[in-house]
Amino acid sequence: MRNAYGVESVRAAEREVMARGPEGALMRRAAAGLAAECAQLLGKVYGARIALLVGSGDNGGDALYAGAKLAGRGAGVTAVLLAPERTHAGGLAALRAAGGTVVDGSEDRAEGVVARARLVVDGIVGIGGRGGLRERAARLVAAVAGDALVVAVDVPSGVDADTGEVHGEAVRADVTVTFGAYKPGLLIDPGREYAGAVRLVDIGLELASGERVLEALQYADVAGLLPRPSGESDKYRRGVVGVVAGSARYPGAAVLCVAGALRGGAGAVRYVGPAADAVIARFPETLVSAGPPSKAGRVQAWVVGPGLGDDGERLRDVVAADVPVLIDADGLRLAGEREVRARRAPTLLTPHAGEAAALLGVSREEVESARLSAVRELAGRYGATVLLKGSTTLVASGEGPVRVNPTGTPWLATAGSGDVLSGLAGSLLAAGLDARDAGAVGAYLHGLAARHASSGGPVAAQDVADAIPAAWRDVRRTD
Ligand SMILES: NC(=O)C1=CN([C@@H]2O[C@H](COP(=O)(O)OP(=O)(O)OC[C@H]3O[C@@H](n4cnc5c(N)ncnc54)[C@H](OP(=O)(O)O)[C@@H]3O)[C@@H](O)[C@H]2O)[C@@H](O)CC1
Ligand SMILES: Nc1ncnc2c1ncn2[C@@H]1O[C@H](COP(=O)(O)OP(=O)(O)O)[C@@H](O)[C@H]1O
Ligand SMILES: [K+]
Repeated sequence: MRNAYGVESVRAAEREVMARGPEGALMRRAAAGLAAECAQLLGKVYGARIALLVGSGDNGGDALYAGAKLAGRGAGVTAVLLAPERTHAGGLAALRAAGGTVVDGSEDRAEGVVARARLVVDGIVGIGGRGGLRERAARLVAAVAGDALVVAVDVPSGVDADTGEVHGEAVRADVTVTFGAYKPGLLIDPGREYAGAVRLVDIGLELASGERVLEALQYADVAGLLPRPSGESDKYRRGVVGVVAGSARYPGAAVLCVAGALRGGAGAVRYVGPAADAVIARFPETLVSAGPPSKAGRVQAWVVGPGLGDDGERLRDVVAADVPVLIDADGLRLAGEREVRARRAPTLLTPHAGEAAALLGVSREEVESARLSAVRELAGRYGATVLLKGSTTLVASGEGPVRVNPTGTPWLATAGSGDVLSGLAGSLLAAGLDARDAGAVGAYLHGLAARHASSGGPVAAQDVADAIPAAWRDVRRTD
């Protein structure tokens, strides 16, 4: 599991270490890790032109000490000071002693220094930052050459470390070197996008895992959660997933949802709805029935919604069932908050940003710019587990850390791929995973399957479904 911790926890852990250790030890470790990463990126340090953007806090101190190390190895290092009178004194002295030079960020030549640098180190602001870049910093960042390497210290300046929100301008880094722990803002868009590749430097902070606010499953975690049939398994013990999806107008949604469900580990897939002919033509192994879902026979979990249109009757029939239910797409529009809250069995809602926005009564942009608060808000309102789809898919339940999906590719943004995901996650629910695990494992496999199917090129939703078994085998190989 990859865990991320909020700023308050990181600060508390820092205080503990500082109370025990010598003054400045943490910053020295941080700067050593930062310098090593910069050196590796540069390849050849000697003679390299480096600009340090240095703000008023310890983030600037890290940049200055790392700059001193690089200057000691023969790099041409210039610190551009954004608040000259409040610059970290020890760091500044170290840089000067190592032969580095200093300019005031308000001087005209400062922009030229930045523009000529091959490597720019962003030490403007770290976990102490609030809001986007201020004007002078934004002007200097805009001067960075297109082919320069940008390394952010701890957090890209302008990105909210706790949430990944960006209010105004922020630094776009190739690499972010973060200290002591991952911060949520480095793993959730839009912040994740600004952070580039994230490197964690261990500086000896001890964080209790109970304090994590965000977690990302890794291969081994997923392998441990995947259902696996045993000698005694039969199709009923493995779980039957019921799919209520599709309409005369949108039969394809039913086919894609069933395609995902068949690869999700349940023993059988039952389809109820008007697209039965299309489903059977493509997947003859599906058990189809007409009539209300509640009369369809044994089902351990339902998926309801993709391509459903306005069929509120079947939706309500499913929501009344006393087994886990995944609600997606049209189902989200039709399901009332009160009905969902009243359910006793687990509910998993899987909106994309537009659907989440409609449920919350805000704009799509608001959801996309504040994904963490949107997913938490929805989970709270509905008393359900919510999987918010998109570039960084999040899964939140009422309690416990939010999960962020580390797999996936923008090629997944293709019509119908969400239907495959809902079938897949519903199948995992039927196989016995709880709603959080079914959502997170479903998103993980779905993303990995898309990468398999894509190999860097376009994919169709059907390709993603077809690649799920390969993704599954990949994960199990690490078992
Ligand atoms: N925790 C740890 O374990 C370790 C932490 N370490 C390092 O310390 C960093 C935290 O340092 P920190 O607390 O000094 O805060 P920091 O982020 O440098 O900035 C605060 C200053 O910035 C200013 N400011 C605010 N917003 C701004 C904006 N939008 N644009 C511009 N300026 C803005 C604000 O000043 P203001 O002008 O508002 O008075 C405030 O004084 C951390 O990220 C890591 O790098 C490591 O050395 C070792 C271990
Ligand atoms: N930029 C992106 N990067 C990674 N995954 C994405 C991106 N955009 C969308 N996705 C994923 O693609 C799928 C699209 O689902 P959805 O929006 O429901 O589409 P549809 O309704 O056409 O099936 C979701 O799994 C979502 O997480
Ligand atoms: K920074």
